[in-house]
Amino acid sequence: MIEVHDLHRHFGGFRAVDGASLQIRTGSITGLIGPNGAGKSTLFNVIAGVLPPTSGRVLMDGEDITGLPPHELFHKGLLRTFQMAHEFSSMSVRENLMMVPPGQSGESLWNTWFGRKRIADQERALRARADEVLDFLTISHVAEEKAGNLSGGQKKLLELGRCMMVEAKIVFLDEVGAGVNRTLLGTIADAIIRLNKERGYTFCVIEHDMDFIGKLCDPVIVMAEGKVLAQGSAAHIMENEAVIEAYLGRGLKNKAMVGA
Ligand SMILES: Nc1ncnc2c1ncn2[C@@H]1O[C@H](COP(=O)(O)OP(=O)(O)OP(=O)(O)O)[C@@H](O)[C@H]1O
Repeated sequence: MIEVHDLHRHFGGFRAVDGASLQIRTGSITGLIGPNGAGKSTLFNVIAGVLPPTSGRVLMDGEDITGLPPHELFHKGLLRTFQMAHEFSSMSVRENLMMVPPGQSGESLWNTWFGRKRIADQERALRARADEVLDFLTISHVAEEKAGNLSGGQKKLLELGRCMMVEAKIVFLDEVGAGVNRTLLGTIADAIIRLNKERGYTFCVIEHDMDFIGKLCDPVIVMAEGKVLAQGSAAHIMENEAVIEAYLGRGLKNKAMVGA
């Protein structure tokens, strides 16, 4: 469980996150929605150690993880993906996956000189794991392809795949569906649901596509102006007056919120 208590992140005098408190229940796929500029990505960045908070606390299973750097959170099983995929474009898709696991024995000089067999064994295991991940994500056919040549949606799947190479507990997905075609979006949604149900991953998902959120997420948390405005099931949220006002009141276009 992730608990966020009265979190603030200011940029100069601007309060991007302005006293947000929320919980992400273990085992859930929690949606995080809100109009542009509501503070969603900033909140993710603070939870995932990319930005320090101005004030407030973040707990993971009761442990204070406020301000821990991303690599420490990574070792605790907390991962964050970005709106823009971060692949190594000149490496193959499989190699991108094989890069991920931390603490590879190939890293130390001792192992380089004396542990050749161990390294070879480890590489074989990594390769097998990468192939399993590619199979799970239904992108085995692009294993040898340079990651830079993948479509936007395939890159998003690769990001999910990187999360699967480690024993992630909780994954923060930032606009995993942005710019992705419907078919791949369905594949991404299925992968998230299967990872959640079959492997026990908890997810927190920022997404503007309400069909995607409605299919995947319970509960849905709505942010506006740096604060939590509402939370509940997707159906409940879409009927909430304050939420409709936050999206439409200031003329912000968001057809998805009104089901168009
Ligand atoms: N590094 C920064 N310096 C100054 N202002 C920032 C910085 N990062 C974000 N902001 C501002 O904080 C506000 C919240 O931004 P944030 O990206 O968290 O919103 P968001 O809800 O994720 O929006 P979107 O849905 O458009 O991605 C915005 O007004 C943004 O311009």
